[in-house]
Amino acid sequence: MEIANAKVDLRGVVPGTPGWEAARAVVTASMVAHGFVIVAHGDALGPDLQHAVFGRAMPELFALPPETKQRAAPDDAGVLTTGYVGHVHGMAWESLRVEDPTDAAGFRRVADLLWPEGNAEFCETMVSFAKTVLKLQETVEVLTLEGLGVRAESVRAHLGTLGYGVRLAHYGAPLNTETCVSLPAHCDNSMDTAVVQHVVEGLEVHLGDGRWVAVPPEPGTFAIVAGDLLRVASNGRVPACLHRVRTPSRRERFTAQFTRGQKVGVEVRVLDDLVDEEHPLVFNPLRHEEYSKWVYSEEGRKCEDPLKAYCGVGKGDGVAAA
Ligand SMILES: O=C(O)CCC(=O)C(=O)O
Ligand SMILES: [Fe+2]
Repeated sequence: MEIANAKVDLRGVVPGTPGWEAARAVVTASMVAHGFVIVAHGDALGPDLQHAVFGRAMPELFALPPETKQRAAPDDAGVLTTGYVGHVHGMAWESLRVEDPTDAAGFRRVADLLWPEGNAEFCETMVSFAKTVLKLQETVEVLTLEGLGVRAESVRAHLGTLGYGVRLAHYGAPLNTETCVSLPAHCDNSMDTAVVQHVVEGLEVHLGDGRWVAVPPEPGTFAIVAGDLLRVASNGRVPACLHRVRTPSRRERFTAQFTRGQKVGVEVRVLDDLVDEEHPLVFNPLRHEEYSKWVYSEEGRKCEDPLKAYCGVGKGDGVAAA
């Protein structure tokens, strides 16, 4: 695959036009083949927004003294949840996770902990960034599910079960100067994640043929990577995308990852429209919060295909891909 075939421009793409059908074909093909697609929308993600986010808000956030950032650390230490996480396990990586980033309250709570007078500009920038990305991310979700043959009302109902969160991340120069990998290969346990890079390269996706391909940090673009929950919802038609961060230029780097996943307490199930004689049920229902814990447990970490081992129909040996 060439990365150009996995790229879709969503400018002016609305339902009912030929542009919509063309975009749906590209998005569905790329998601089914690789579990990722690159989205371009140079208007929505224009230079002003990029500069406000990556040139001002994020550098300002991560330049705060460590003890200040620590004020936004999660209470339940040890689990990567909401709030600030410093340089764990000697990684050159720190991040801040905020739930419901399109609602000003979440960022305001964090800003009030970090800055004596709060930081209205930071909050406004981030909320408008989140709203912009969510709109495009939802468009990709609709295109993917429609493309797989899910009826419009089922797509709407499915989207209604999803919540939203963002992780703002800062990577120092890679500590391993040989591999230049600063985040090892993994699949996200979300429905899908929109990774927004800025200027400095890093995100690499793994293709079925064994190659790692760098997703270029082009302005006005981001990558959608499918997570474990979309693999379930799609009855195994969309694979979870294996990805990592590798920065051969060894520069520091800021990224934002917007994650979609079922709200707490909502079961994740295969969409009914994707089960028929030709496509028998592959996954039993699961709960996101329970699976996320299990996957990092001793048992979960031993499995080559933890999702299959956890909720695969017939379970098998946890190795066969769905
Ligand atoms: O920073 C990136 O480009 C991707 C980060 C990532 O994959 C993650 O945090 O799960
Ligand atoms: Fe990831």
